[in-house]
Amino acid sequence: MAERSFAKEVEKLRLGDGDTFRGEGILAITKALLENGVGYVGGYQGAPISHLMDVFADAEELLSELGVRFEASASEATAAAMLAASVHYPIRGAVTFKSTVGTNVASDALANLASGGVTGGALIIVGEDYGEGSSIMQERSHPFAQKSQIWLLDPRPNLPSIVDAVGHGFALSEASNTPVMLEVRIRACHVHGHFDTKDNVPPPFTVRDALENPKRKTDRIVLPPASYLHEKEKVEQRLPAAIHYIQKHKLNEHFGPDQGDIGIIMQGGMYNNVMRALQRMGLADLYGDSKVPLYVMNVTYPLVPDEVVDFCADKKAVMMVEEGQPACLEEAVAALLFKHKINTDLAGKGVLPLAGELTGQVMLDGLRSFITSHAPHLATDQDRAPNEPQLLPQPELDDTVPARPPGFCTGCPERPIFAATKLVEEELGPHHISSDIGCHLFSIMPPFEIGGTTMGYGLGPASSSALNAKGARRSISFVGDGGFWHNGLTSSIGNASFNEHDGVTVIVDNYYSAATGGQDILSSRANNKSRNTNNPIGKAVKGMGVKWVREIDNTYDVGKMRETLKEALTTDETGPKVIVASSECMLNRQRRERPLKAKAIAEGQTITQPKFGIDEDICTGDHACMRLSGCPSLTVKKLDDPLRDDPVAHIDQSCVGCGNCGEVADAAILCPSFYKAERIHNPGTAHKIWRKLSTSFMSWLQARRDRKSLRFEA
Ligand SMILES: O=C(O)C(=O)Cc1c[nH]c2ccccc12
Repeated sequence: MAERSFAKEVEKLRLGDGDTFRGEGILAITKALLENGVGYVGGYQGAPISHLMDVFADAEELLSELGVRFEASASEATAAAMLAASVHYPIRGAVTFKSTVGTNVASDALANLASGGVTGGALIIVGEDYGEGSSIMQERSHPFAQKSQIWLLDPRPNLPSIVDAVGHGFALSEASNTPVMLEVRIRACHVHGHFDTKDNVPPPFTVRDALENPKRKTDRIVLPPASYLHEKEKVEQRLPAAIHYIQKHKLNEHFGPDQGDIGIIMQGGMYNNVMRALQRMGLADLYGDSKVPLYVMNVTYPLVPDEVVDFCADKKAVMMVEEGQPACLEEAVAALLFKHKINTDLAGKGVLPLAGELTGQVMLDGLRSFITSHAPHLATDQDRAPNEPQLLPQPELDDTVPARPPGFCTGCPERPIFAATKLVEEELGPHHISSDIGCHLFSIMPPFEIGGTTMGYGLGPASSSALNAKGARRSISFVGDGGFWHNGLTSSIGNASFNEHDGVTVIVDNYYSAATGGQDILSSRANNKSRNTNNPIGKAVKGMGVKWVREIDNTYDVGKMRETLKEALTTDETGPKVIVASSECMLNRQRRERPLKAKAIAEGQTITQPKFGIDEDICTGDHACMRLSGCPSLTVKKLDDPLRDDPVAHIDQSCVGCGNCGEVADAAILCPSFYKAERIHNPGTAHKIWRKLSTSFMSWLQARRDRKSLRFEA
């Protein structure tokens, strides 16, 4: 089981009629699914929707009471394919993943699903990881929805709106036989608020009912001639049905006065920031009362042409507030205005940046520019006639605030793998190195600076596939255990085996899908009650036909890591060389062990905690140890010694005693200044006697040295 329990959150899923849910947006979605009779849920974890997956994984009891099937899918492709259960059966299903990366992976199944269409409501909850704080390439989910004709909901970021979007999402999907995407951005997932809950509704038709009454309809399967009919059906039946539903149920909203010279159209997800900007310009109050007409698209695909045209027709200018590029909505609105011969000015990209998140200041600047140029009578005096720019410009944050790129945690078992790689490169020269997605990607950062590309989850070794030439220096590829099970086994290892690729692959196995929140995977060492774990990666690799496989069960052994890697790079054996390097993720290990240790200490048990330190008298201050470590607990310390200018290395209190610094120093034959100490909680009698003896022996030694040393007396 993942090392953090979500039992408290699971309790919130049991709230019913008359109760109030308080908490985060993403958890509100989880509850809304249960209130709307969902029959099955799946997904692949990733920021910002991991919470939905983690909470459902811990809600086994409640889900089985309700008759809801839950899966932690092997990948987003698996999750999207799971929605096949809603093709023939009237079952509501929901899957979730991070977008756009997850949507990329899922797109095969999504396109097939959207072609045949659905009977039961099919909801795809995409966590739009865009803008500040995102960990992925900056793209939009919008074109995915358009290209497969999947409706796209983008509700206002508050809990009641998000919860309504879940209910309407299912109903819209059923009314138009089309899957529906529910887009939630990072901030929407984490927004806090409350909503009035309803009783959970067990699915009226369960997956069990489907299994007992199997159905098939050839015309729903993507094969000619049905596939041609699907496309016609999409435009002739499903699209009009969707537009009808959206209009009838008023999914898009109007705020502010009925009429005005100007108006603002926005994606629902932009509403909070638009309101904040309007408040700052004196054009709205704290309760959302706007002086400017607003048209809020809680559904961003399809557009409802009548609504857009009606909103624009009587205005001199409208502004389209749309985040990211391409400007799908602005172009669609422009086309509608042109077709309907409406002579309204359209602003959007230009006053707003084409790329990047529309954060508070960006939104304010954009709206201010639109309002002062198109409706100066609404602008404040200061906006119409701004003061001279400030004489003292704001300092550039890039220059004044030190960058804090993410890196490996204190005690991370992956650090020594990259230290060993650097040591091998010192000996054998530089190699082409491919990286992958996961914590191990931090190896691209200083002090390691290892890896030239990252092409996708589980695709590290695949991205070395071109780089194979007889007799040439071998490529090295990294892939994590998360990526390995997500896609790596087939797309990377199977591919290398089939093509007899000569490169070296290091599978970084830390027992969890650590980068996405420490979830269990097939090779996790945990005994998970409801999941099949403890399936060794080495066995799977051998099963794919790889003959040269080495397994290292202690990555902190830098010497062994280095020797194994060197052997892989130099052996005469042909075909892929795979090293499975395994040690438990330190974050998860500490999460598990710390509470147990604290309890044992409180109960008076003797507990020994290792810590590492640096002997200041020996350290020369060359910091070579740091260049091979990058451990956050390893820092510098200025000595109070006038004869020593250079700061020495120092290990702070966050050290977890993994021993990597000492190991690295040893493997690199760096220096003997590292020492290991043990902190003993609740020492026993033997410890106390030993301490007395050793302290008096050391005092005697020190006194003897003092007696011998030269003394200057005043
Ligand atoms: O959790 C994150 O930030 C990730 O990027 C992990 C991830 C989850 N699913 C993926 C699919 C493709 C690439 C990365 C991921």
